[in-house]
Formats: sequence, structure tokens, C-alpha cells
Amino acid sequence: MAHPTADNVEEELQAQVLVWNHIFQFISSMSLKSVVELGIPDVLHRNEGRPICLSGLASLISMPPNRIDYLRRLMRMLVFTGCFANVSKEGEEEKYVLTPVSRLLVKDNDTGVSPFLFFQLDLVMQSPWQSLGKWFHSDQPTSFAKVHGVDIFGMAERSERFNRMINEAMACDSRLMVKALVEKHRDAFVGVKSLVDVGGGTGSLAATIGKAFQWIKCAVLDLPHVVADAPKDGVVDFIGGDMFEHVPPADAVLLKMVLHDWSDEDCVKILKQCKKAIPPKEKGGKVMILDMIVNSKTQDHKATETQLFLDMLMMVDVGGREREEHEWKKIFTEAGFTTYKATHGTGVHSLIELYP
Ligand SMILES: C[S@@+](CC[C@H](N)C(=O)[O-])C[C@H]1O[C@@H](n2cnc3c(N)ncnc32)[C@H](O)[C@@H]1O
Ligand SMILES: O=c1cc(-c2ccc(O)cc2)oc2c(O)c(O)ccc12
Repeated sequence: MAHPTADNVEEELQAQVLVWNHIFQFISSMSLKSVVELGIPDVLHRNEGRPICLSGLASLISMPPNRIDYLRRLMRMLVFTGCFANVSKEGEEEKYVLTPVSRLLVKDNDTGVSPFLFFQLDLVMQSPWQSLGKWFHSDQPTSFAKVHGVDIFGMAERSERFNRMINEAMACDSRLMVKALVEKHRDAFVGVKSLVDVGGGTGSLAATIGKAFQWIKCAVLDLPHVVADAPKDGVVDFIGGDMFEHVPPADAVLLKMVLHDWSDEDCVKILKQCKKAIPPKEKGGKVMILDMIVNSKTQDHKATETQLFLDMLMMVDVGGREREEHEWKKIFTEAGFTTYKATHGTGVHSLIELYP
């Protein structure tokens, strides 16, 4: 074996920093889960922007004094990664405030993501990752199915707890996205008189659209057992059915984070049903897809990395995928659509308007 030169030792040590950083990524997500469980974002939120010192924070979350230094170390790491800010001066006791990241972890924040965090870090969702390597050699459709013996929708039907978690995770994603839609994509809803949200779950997105754009009559199509659980408030019509068989007629068909669950062939089948449901382009017919366009030119490195993580999530848990623009284009053409307009600018998501 050749002796390492000074240069490649340096390179190896730098590589060790990077590989350890990758290995320890789970510490970042698990530590976030613990601060949410401890109620730290909520306590800081209730203080209305005023900082809280370490000992004050410990007392507000009823932490015994002999644990304070552990709390300081947890917060030091999360301050370093940008989840909280320490606004104390040198030599003073630490004083913390929320950052835009931890503001999204406040439980009574309407657009908060803590249900999404608890869902992703639940043991049922985590265990398929332990078997990912072995899954590549298996004939199972997903690592989730290999580990649990049932696919993710089957698990939701089988376990009320899991069903609640997945619905809450999706609903909180919808609340944040609709805020972006109302602020950034209002024009896309002008002239739309009726809209059906296909795979719209328990209707939180459709209800918010119906309230934000009061001229639109909104409906949801989802599987019968899903719409059976939906809260009926009179704003949204619920239709139990199968999007592969029939989509109810409307000016616009909305598909939010639905196509990423399915193969290209299945997406073509779903889109063909959507095309039958809408009027011609001249009469305002369109399909509105809220999904990801991976690695689009307008994105920064973090956004693309997050999309690639979500693509892995789809592979491991669902058997779906996140798509680049050329992959979307191929599906649209095969489903018989002539033109589309993609608008970026909702974080990792894009709005694609698809015309017959
Ligand atoms: C990932 S969830 C997305 C839910 C919602 N669009 C959102 O973003 O919050 C996919 C939805 O598709 C529904 N779904 C699955 N297969 C379906 C089918 N064949 N017909 C109608 N809906 C279906 C599921 O029940 C689920 O509500
Ligand atoms: O665990 C998930 C997460 C998503 C997801 C990701 C990002 C979004 O903006 C929305 C949703 O979608 C999922 C999904 O479609 C599914 O069938 C199972 C799990 C998840």
C-alpha cells in the first residue's frame, strides 16, 4: 500500500468532515422533533418576538434545573443550523428567538409543518429506510411494502392512527400552499367557475380555494372511504369515485401532489380522464397541476436538494416519483394535451396549467 502524501491526507480529512456531516443528518431532524415535542417553538411564539433566556425557557417547559445544560447544547446546535437564533451579547446568558424555520414549527400556526414532521419521523415511515439496500434486490414495489406487507394507502386504511397522521400531514401542506396560490397565482383562478380537486383528500385545499375565490364552485373527487371521513361544511361537494374511471365535469381540474404517486403510464391514464372532464381551451378548460418540477433553472441548490429528497421518499414509501420538465412534457403529449404553462415560485412546487 502506498504511503499517503501530505496532500491526500488533507483531502481525506476534509472528506471525513463531509461524510460525517452526511451520516449525522438524522441528528438534525430528530433534534427538531424533540424541540417540537418539548413545545419550545410554542413557548417562544407566545412571547411575541421577545427573547427568552435559557433558564426561563427551561422553566417554561417545566424542565428540571439539572437538565438545563443539555437543553443549552440542543439549542446551540439548532441555532448553528439556523432553526433558532441566539440574540444574547457576549458573556450574557443565552437568549433565544424564533427564526422563519422554527416559526413553521409552532403548533397553532395555521401554516405550520409539525404534522408533516411527526408523520415523516414516525417509526412506520422510518423503518423502510433501514431496509432500502435490501429492497433493491427484492421484487417488492416499495421498501414500505417490503417492511410492512402492505402499501401506504393500505396502511392508512388499516390503521386509524396512521390515516390521521397522513391526512394531517397533507392538510398542513395544503394550507401553506394555498397561501402561496392566493398571493402568487390569483390570475390562474380568474374565469374559473367550477373546479374539481382530484385526489383532494378531505377537502382542505378545495375549501380554502372556495373561500379565497368565492366565484368558484369547488368539488373533491377521492376514494369513497376517504370522502366518507371528510368534514361536510356545504362549501365543497364530495364525490366518492376512482380517477382512473371517471372525473366529474368542471372548468378546471386540480391535481395537487397526486401525479407524483404514480408511474408515467398511470399519469397518462389519469390525465386522459381529466381531459374528458373539461371544456375546450377556448371555453376556459384546463388542468391545474401543483407538483414539483425537479431541477428547474430558477431554483437554488437547497430547493433542488429538497426535491431530490422527496423523490427518494416517493420511491421508498409510495412507488412514485418527482419529475423533471422533459418527463412532464412527455406525459402531457401522450395524454393528448397541446400546450402548458409552468409557473415556478411556490418554494419547491410549481403550478402547471395544462390546456387541451
Ligand atoms: C398524496 S394524497 C394528496 C392529497 C391532496 N391532493 C393533497 O395534496 O393534500 C393522494 C390522494 O389521492 C387519492 N387517491 C388515490 N387513488 C385514487 C383514485 N383511484 N381515485 C381518486 N383518488 C385517489 C388518495 O386517497 C389521496 O387522498
Ligand atoms: O410523505 C409524503 C409526502 C408527500 C408530499 C410531499 C410534499 C408535498 O408538498 C406534498 C406531499 O406526499 C406523499 C404522498 O403523495 C403519498 O402518497 C404518501 C406519502 C407522502
